[in-house]
Amino acid sequence: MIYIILGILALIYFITQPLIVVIYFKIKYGKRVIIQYAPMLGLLRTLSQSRAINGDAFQALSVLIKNNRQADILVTNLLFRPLIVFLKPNYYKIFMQQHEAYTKFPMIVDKRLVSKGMLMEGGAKWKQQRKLLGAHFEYNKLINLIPMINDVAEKKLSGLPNSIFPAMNLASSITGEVVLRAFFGEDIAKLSLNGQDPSLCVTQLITRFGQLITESRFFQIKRALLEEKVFSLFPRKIEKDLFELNTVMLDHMKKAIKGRMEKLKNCKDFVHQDYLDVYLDAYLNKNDQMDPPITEDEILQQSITLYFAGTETTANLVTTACYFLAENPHLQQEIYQEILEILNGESIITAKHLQNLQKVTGFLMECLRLKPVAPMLISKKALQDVYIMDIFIKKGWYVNYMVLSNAQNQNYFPNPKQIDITRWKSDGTLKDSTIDPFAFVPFSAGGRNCIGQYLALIESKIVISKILMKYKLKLNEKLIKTEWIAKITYGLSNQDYITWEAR
Ligand code: HEM
Repeated sequence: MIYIILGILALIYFITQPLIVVIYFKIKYGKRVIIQYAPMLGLLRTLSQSRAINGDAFQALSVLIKNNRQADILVTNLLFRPLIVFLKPNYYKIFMQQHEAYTKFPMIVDKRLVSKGMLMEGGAKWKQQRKLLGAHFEYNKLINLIPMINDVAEKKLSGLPNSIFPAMNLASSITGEVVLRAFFGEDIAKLSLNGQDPSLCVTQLITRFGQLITESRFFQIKRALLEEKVFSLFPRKIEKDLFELNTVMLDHMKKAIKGRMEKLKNCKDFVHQDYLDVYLDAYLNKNDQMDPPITEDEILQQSITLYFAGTETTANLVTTACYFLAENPHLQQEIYQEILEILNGESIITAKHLQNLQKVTGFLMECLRLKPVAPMLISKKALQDVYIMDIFIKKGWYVNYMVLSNAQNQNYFPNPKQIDITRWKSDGTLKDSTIDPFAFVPFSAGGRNCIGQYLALIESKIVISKILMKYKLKLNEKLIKTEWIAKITYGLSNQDYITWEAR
């Protein structure tokens, strides 16, 4: 009996602890702070409620921030811990400079997938990974991928099944194949997963994960209590299926990597064709100089990380872009005209064309501004007590930055709700140089910014240009409700929003 009472008391303590921090912040900082608290769920409840009420997971937060522009911070909770979300760029800048003082919240609960990849790792291991792969993501290297991206987009766009189908399926099938071919090579890109396109599996997996994390109360509470054991104790069918899908994905990738490793073991002159070769070369031939050493599990998880990070994110951007084009026929026509002029009858898009597609670039930046694929960063847990300017963060608290808050701030972007492609230069930077560069950071900034941002933009520009060359996009009038959901990324739900009319 005593243990039950102690257990209940401990639970009450863990549940109320963040509430005390929330109240403390409000008393200490008054209007500088917006507060939100929900036992155990916190931010996750705000997102799921907003989706249910508004059809948009981030609308409630956007409105709250808009109505409290004087606020510097949102203080809420993430499971059992306080979560401090900064809203102003000056805080964000310092937060990013201190990135080594934090570890990341394990969004994808299943530790087998991405915990050892670059997105989640920290310290010496992360530094080593970024150094090993960094050169592969530089613009000058990435432009070599342009012919392949043209190829993939052309192939996928030539065989559309009907005039109405989800843009997300098409987009992720393109972005997934691009990542597979670029980083893992043609041999691995050709493999199918149980007879299915592996990229569609990634989208399915991320959407289902996201829905469990942000919408299932049962899963959220179970996760708060059990952490990574959530899949093994009292799993429901949906959790079992998801765990099984992860296992299939891991086995698929493991087999592919093993195959390549066998080939490379007997190879005398090692020429790096792709990212996997770089990693396997370091593992097979230089691991004694690596500190900490590379493991096979790391190679597997790094591969899944790049596959996830490179497929779903860019696919969301392309999907949002298709939706806004369908919704704004005049803008679509204006952008189409630019593409016709710049390509001037050529069908293969080159680096030079991309540089000149100023309206396409401006449009994609506006899509990121209005519907950022990452409206918040991954929450980070403080490894030590830290100050971010005048705000004290205690070891163990979560910290985040709301990218969305300034992306639609009137002070930075006049008429913030309006798509205005003229705000941007052709290199994707803002024309108005007086705007704080940290006010809009869709790819984050500083040492832990998005390593794939140039790839994402090159790819999206090519895919959107190719789509408009072939199709006129219209909204599917039969679909009444548009839903913007928090998967792990943020974007449209996977529905038939668009009618694809061949030109
Ligand atoms: C529209 C597309 C994309 C957006 C909006 C985006 C956004 C972001 C953001 C905001 C971060 C920082 C996450 C955090 O620290 O909380 C990030 C990190 C990262 N992204 Fe992207 N990303 C995109 C595409 C890509 C692509 C195509 C790849 C390449 C395969 C990629 C690979 C990564 C990796 C590996 C990291 C971790 C970098 C590190 O911590 O050193 N991303 N991305």
